[in-house]
Parts: sequence; C-alpha cells; structure tokens
Amino acid sequence: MATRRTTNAKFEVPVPNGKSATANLDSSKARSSPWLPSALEGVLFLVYPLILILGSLYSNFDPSTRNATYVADSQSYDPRTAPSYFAKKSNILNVYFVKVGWLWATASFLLLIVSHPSFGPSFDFQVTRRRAQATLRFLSITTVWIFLTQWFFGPPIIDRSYRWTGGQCAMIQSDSLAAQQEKAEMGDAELIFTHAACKAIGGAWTGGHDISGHVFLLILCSAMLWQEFLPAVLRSWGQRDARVIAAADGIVKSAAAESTSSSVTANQPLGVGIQFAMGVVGLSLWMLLMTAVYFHTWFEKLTGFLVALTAIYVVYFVPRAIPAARSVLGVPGL
Ligand SMILES: CCCCCCCCCCCCCCCC(=O)SCCNC(=O)CCNC(=O)[C@H](O)C(C)(C)COP(=O)(O)O
Ligand SMILES: Nc1ncnc2c1ncn2[C@@H]1O[C@H](COP(=O)(O)O)[C@@H](OP(=O)(O)O)[C@H]1O
Repeated sequence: MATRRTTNAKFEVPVPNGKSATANLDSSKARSSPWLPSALEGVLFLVYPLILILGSLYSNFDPSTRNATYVADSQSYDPRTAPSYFAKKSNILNVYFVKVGWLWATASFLLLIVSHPSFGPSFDFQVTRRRAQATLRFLSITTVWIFLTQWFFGPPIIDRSYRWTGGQCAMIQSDSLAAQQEKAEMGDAELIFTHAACKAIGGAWTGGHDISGHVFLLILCSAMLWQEFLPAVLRSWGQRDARVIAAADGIVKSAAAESTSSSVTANQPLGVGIQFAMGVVGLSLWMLLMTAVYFHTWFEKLTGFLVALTAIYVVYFVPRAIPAARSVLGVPGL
C-alpha cells in the first residue's frame, strides 16, 4: 500500500512537446492516489449526476411536465398528453440510438481503435498490445452490459433485481392473436421473470425497483468511450496527462511519465475515430438528460448511475492501482 508523504517531492514531468519540465509539487496537496480519478476526470464524472439532478429538477418545475399524466408502470408519460417529443418512447433517438445503443458503442469503439494512431497503425489491422488490451476492456464492459440488460444465466440482472425487490408482471388482458401466441410459446419462468416477456403478453412491470436501463447504458457507453479517447485528446491539445498509477514496487507514478507513446503529438488532428466517438458521447448525454427529465423515479436513475459507475471503476481504475490487473487490461494511452 502506498504511504502518504508529507514532504515536498521533486520529479520530472514530461510535457507533450517531448521536452520535460521539473515541477515542485506539494504531494500532500497533489491528487496522488491511483484509486482516484484525475481532477479533469472527476469533473467529467460529475457531469452525470449533474445531468440527472438538473433533469429531475426541471421535470418537477416545468408546468407542462408537472401537468402531464405520469404512468408509473410504464415509467413514462401517457403518450397522448406527453409534454414533449422526447417524452415519448417512440422518439427517433430512443428507437434508433438508445434501443440499439450497444451497436453504436461497438461501432465507435472499433472505429476508434482501428483508426487512431495511439492504438496502432491507422486502418492497418495489425494486432498491437494497445488494441488487444482495449478490446479486453471493451469485452469486459460488454459482458457487464449483457449481464445487466440482456442475459444472466437466464433473465438479466435488472429483471432479477426487479423481482428480488417485490416486483411482478401484472396482467393487463390482451387478447390479440400475437399476445396469445407469445403466451403459448413461453415457459412459466420466462413469463414471470423477464420484462420483455411481460410486455409481450400485454402485462406491465409493477411493484419492484426497476433500475433504469437507459441511464445505465448511456453512462456505461459514454464513460467507456471518453475513458478510451481522453489521453489521446489531451496529447493532441498539448495538455499533460494527470493520471497516476501504482508501479509493481508500490511507488505511485505519473501516467504521463510511464507513457512511451510518440504516435500522438501536440496539435495533431483528432481524427475520425475520436470525432465519431465524441458524437456518440454527445448524443448519450442528450438522451441521458431526456431520460432524467421525462422517465423514471429519482431512485431508479440513481441506481442506473451507480451500477454503470461501478463497472467503469473496476475496468478503468482498478488497473491503475493493481499492476497485475494492468498487465491484462492495460490503461488507455499507456
Ligand atoms: C485487435 C482488434 C480486435 C477487434 C475485436 C473486436 C471484437 C468485437 C466483439 C463484438 C462483441 C460486441 C457485441 C455487440 C452486440 C450488439 O451490438 S447487440 C445489438 C444492439 N442491441 C442493443 O444495443 C440493445 C441495447 N438496448 C438495451 O440494452 C436495452 O434496450 C435498454 C436500452 C437497456 C433498455 O432496456 P428496456 O428493457 O428496453 O427498458
Ligand atoms: N430517453 C428516453 N426516451 C424514450 N424512452 C425512454 C427514455 N428513457 C426511458 N425510456 C423508456 O422507458 C422505459 C424504461 O426504460 P429503462 O428501464 O430502459 O430506463 C422503456 O420503455 P419500454 O421498455 O416500454 O420501451 C424505455 O423505452
């Protein structure tokens, strides 16, 4: 475990133009734990709770939203009196962006690692260490997404947690041919347990705690992408990487000092991979705001946020502090 030092430490800080500067740092004041985000990362992570809080506050104060009928069982406003286009589940970004969100996450991740020189030669499909480790991080995050929202040895964790907290599928009678066919094809367990199955037979999820799948997916996808591209963006903008990592001997080092990459230099254009990923992050933040304003309760949004944050922390922060984890998953930009 690293010990807290109270003396003034003097060490070399590489700067992006290749020269190095000597800095006097009061390490008792410096952000020196590899378990913690850098100041910039901290600010970026704060954007999420800020969006959720401001969005929820807006929904409480905006008169048209307050006067609309909120249907708790569908976690949304009645579409006939919905206060805005984005308050309807059928809005174009929900249907073509969030509902297939992992396709966008996968596409932008692949474009990023194939095109950006910090991962390997651009558009040359060579398997480099950085590409392999980035893919491992992506697959770890994808596994979390699958377990939470798609499948976890049966129903996904979000559906299971809904049941654990007392929720169930209340039957709203639907006699359509399609609904009857669905009912006949489903086993009992599936009928009871999954949100999709409940909806398919004309039922409604009611009673338990439903972690917001939208909040979870949008935060997981956007945080994964900006964690992957931030070091390259900082180098292009000529800024210093302020992350710290723990070496095998327990000494805490600056990530900038550890980086051997010379593939990205100051003033280098961001490139199509980072620009596309930035677009996906931007849309995710917009849809997170819309979800915060028009869907779910405070607590459902909070749990979606906490689950996504935990996954990001394990995959992107634990390797900074534990060298054995770093040797497998790597750290973006190192
Ligand atoms: C060296 C280079 C090697 C490169 C190797 C690449 C390896 C790539 C592996 C690819 C695996 C990724 C798998 C991607 C799968 C998809 O894209 S799935 C298709 C899209 N589906 C979705 O995105 C669904 C998203 N929706 C949801 O999760 C939920 O609907 C919701 C948003 C959480 C809401 O839930 P509700 O129940 O609807 O409320
Ligand atoms: N920003 C948004 N725009 C449109 N619909 C949203 C939304 N956020 C949540 N929803 C809808 O609210 C329900 C619960 O969302 P979730 O649990 O994923 O956060 C889902 O409905 P459906 O399951 O009926 O499609 C989802 O489509």
